[in-house]
Amino acid sequence: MSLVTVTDLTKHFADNTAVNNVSLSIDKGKCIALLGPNGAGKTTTIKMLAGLLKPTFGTIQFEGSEERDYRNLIGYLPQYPAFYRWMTGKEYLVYAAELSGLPDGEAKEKAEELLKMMGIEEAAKRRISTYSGGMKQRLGLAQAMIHDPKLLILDEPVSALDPVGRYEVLEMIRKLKEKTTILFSTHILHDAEEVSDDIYIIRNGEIVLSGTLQELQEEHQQPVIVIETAEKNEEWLGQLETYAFVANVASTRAEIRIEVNDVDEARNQILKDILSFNIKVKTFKVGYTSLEDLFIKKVTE
Ligand SMILES: Nc1ncnc2c1ncn2[C@@H]1O[C@H](COP(=O)(O)OP(=O)(O)OP(=O)(O)O)[C@@H](O)[C@H]1O
Repeated sequence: MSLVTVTDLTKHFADNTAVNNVSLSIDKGKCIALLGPNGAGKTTTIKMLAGLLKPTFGTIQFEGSEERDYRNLIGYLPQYPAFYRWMTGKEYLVYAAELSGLPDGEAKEKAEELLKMMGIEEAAKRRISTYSGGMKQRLGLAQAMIHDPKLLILDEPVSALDPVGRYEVLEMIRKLKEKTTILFSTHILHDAEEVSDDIYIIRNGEIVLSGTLQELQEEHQQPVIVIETAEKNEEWLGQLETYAFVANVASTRAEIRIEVNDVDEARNQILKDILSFNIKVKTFKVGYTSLEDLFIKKVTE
């Protein structure tokens, strides 16, 4: 069942269209990734969903209602969260809990529960200024979860982190998936692959592709022949481009990637060419394009 339904969401900044007719559906209990390169419109979309920016037009329905003020039902972690660095982690969470309306005792309990869940209870009494990037983001996640939101919105939660911090925060998001519905943005496909159920790829403010991970993999993967050669043969590369079974050819000095429509025909012809052009082949692999290939194609075409 859809928790949030977004229809034709659009945002203009003067003559710049940051988000253009974005429609998406966030099903209850799912983790949705909004995936796109820099400047694609992720933050603008997220800010509209979080109620921080007014759409130029388009609608956002929360649990079927367009009228409802749902802001107290969402938890939000901005791309650049601002912490009171002089506070301890626990003080900060108690403060956030009280701001969200929890009475004193409950605020402390909730803060302790979340510090534990996020694996930072040992740093609870340390000033935030001493936290690593990954710990700060986990504290940010705890703050966003303090009032048990129905939807957790995270703007690039791992982009600024080193590999360890990234792993820690992705693990936490995986844990939070069991408790609530999540929408997060990222420009890195791997993050989306790690934790999301549904992916929306956004480019120049528009959704260019969407689906479950499995759907995207099954529907869009294409056979590819990858050949490593001792040297590049321009004449043969030119000939390859003329074959009807070839969808795309990309080559570096040592490697040729040939996306094909008919893998048997392609293999037979290419093997013949290798003999007739006397190509010195080091490796010859037949496989499928990856989600990474699809993502790069969609954000660059
Ligand atoms: N307040 C604003 N005024 C004018 N233009 C804006 C404003 N905010 C965003 N934009 C423009 O809207 C477009 C989308 O920006 P947005 O920040 O939503 O992208 P993003 O996908 O979040 O990028 P990043 O990954 O770099 O954060 C960009 O061209 C940006 O310059």
